[in-house]
Amino acid sequence: MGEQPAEQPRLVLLTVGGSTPMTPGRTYVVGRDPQCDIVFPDRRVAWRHAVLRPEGEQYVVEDTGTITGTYVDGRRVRRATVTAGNSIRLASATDGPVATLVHSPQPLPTSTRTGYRPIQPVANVIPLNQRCVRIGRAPDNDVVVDDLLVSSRHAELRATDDGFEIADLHSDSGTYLNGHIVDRSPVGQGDIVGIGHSVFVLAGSELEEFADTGKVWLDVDDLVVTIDDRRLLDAVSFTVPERCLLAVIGPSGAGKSTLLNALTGLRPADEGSVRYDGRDLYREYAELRQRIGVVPQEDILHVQLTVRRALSFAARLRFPSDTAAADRENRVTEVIDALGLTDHAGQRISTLSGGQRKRVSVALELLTKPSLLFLDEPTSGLDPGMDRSMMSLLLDLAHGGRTVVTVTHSVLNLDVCDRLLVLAPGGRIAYFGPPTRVLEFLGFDSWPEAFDAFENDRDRDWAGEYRASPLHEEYIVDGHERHRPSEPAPVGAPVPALTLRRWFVQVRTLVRRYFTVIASDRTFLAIMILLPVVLGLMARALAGSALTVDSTINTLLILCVGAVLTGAANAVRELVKERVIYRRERAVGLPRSAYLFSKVFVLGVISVLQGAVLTLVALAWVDVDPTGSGGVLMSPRWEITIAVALLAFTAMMGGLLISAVVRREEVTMPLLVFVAIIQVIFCGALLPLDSVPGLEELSWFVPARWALGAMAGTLDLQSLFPTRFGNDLLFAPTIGSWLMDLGVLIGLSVVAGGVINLMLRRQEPAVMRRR
Ligand SMILES: Nc1ncnc2c1ncn2[C@@H]1O[C@H](COP(=O)(O)OP(=O)(O)OP(=O)(O)O)[C@@H](O)[C@H]1O
Repeated sequence: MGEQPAEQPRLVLLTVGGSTPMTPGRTYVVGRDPQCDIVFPDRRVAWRHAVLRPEGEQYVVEDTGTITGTYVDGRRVRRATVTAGNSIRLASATDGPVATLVHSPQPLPTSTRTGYRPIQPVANVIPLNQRCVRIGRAPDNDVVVDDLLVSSRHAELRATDDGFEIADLHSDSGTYLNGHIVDRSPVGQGDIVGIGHSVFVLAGSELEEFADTGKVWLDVDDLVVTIDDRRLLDAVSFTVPERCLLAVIGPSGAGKSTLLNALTGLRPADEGSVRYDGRDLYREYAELRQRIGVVPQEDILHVQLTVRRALSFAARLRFPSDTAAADRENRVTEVIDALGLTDHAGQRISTLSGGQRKRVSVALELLTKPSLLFLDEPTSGLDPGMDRSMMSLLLDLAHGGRTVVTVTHSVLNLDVCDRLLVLAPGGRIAYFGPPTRVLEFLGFDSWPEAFDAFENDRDRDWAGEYRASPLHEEYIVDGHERHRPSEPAPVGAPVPALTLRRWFVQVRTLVRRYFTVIASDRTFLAIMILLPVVLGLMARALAGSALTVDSTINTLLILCVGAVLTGAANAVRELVKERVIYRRERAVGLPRSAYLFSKVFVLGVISVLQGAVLTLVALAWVDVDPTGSGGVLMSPRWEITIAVALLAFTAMMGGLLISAVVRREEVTMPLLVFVAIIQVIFCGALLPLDSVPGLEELSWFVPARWALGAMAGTLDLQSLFPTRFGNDLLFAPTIGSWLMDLGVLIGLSVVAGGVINLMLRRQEPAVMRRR
């Protein structure tokens, strides 16, 4: 009698095309022949390339005498014993098709999914022999996922009368079914449930877990980007293997940034697809974006903060709200150490060198352990030594378990990369392959010659030459044949996950970060405190001991201009100066409303306090009731303070609106001056505006007009200046008029908030705006 099947090693052979449970005692033929037991449609693989024979509790792999060879764990072999954990590569030790043997703790079901399968090995097989399986980060779950993107109690897979359903347990990062966020949904055989970095697939009566360990392929297929009938990217296709550093280079305007935006989903291509681990990035962006890190050219951190502080805030924003502070800080320490920033952890980012600052941005993106990392010109502005050190760092990151794609202008250290993509003008591929062969292929001795030709030899068909070359066959055609998924990804728009609790946590973190940033900018802080005091003192000097016919208008005018200047100046640069940070944070899930609310809250508190200080200083020990009216609702001093504080708030909203609209920070100051002048002219103190067609309607959009109206009502200026203000309804000394004036200020703020929201939306990654 032979051995009982139950005693045989339960091995599974994982390949890109799926998994093959190894039947005990059976021999498997591996090759390109469709008749083989395990088929690799790769031109480098021989028709019948290798044989896997059972031998005791293990298998023996035998090469059939091929030229390209068979490799076990990177070593070329003729014959070798293999078992769980060994990887067998055919045709190339580095990028040949791979098959990995893993243990399956339970016999695999006979009906496994025939379509998409993750490339990652099965990390865990969970028998579904109970009605409910809870998945989460906490140790008391049925399936524990040790991943900081996963909530303590994240989701449940429940048995139903018809099969199974997945239910999200109000997790922060969301539960995804085939790339779509779900609260609760039936799960069929082969459906992909995404939780953090893990993917679960229902297979028979078991749940297979695939952990994203960074071994993923990036497949780019026929990308086309067209703007105004002009092609910026033209049929760009390539495949980046796992653990690979790809550099993208090309002359200015060739489309490198356009390509990066298309690969990261920031601005999806008009045609073609980007597949990550076989899944469509655009269609499943909501889930897959969590696994992508993007380091733009500009700093994506507040440079006023220390390295550790900035990373801690980022960790708070990116990890679930129930993550323990110690876990967060441990991860921050890990990335600081990994990026060689330990000695600079307590240093302000603004005081770091260019290379160190770039490392901090990389550290930030590594917090969530992305398996795809994209960088836009990380070496720009660095000296040759720092350039090399940055490229070596990227290579280490790639070989450490992720795919790294970097756009660069520097040709100094391209030899460090595993793959090089050269884009020719018009967004076409002039070269894709190993960096060592590029100049020879293009027919030049040096890069300057090549760039000169890109610029001047406009008639040369760079893309055609590459397409006709064996390199295209070897690195692009084969790659696509290997990794094209067997069924299309489901269609649908991404839906970012958001719970109310997470919203509050995000707002709290943003508010704390904002106050910390303000507090660390001493100059800004000093101006913020001194400005209302100085303006208040000026108004106080004008007011004298009492508001009189001579002094009242000028005092109120200074209060209006002071409130507008302080409020608007606080906000006028805020959104434009951190637009890159916002875009990045939005792409990883920050709700727009949380961001906007945090800005309005922090700046609102500051502006209201400034308005109050301005008024109280201006009216200190001043008799504030020239007509003895006693105010419309409360004491005139408080009514004026409320009107000025509200005006400062409305002006702050106006400042934020300017900041949301402009493209460059430099234009904000002239606009601030313009806004202040408009307030003076249209507030109604200098020019009579009532019953002046056109001007009157225009003045309704000027906040100072309504604030002055409220103050005029409080002080009953219609009695003090009957001929000048007697007919102006906004100046009436009645409760109704006063409340209307303040109500319109609030209304203007709300309208400004709405427009800012729209402007922020326009600046978001295109794929986030699709809904
Ligand atoms: N929004 C747009 N509208 C019209 N044309 C655009 C737009 N964005 C980019 N382009 C054009 O597309 C081409 C490619 O731009 P892209 O920024 O991708 O090039 P690049 O290779 O990154 O250049 P550089 O190296 O100078 O950064 C350029 O000619 C650019 O003028």
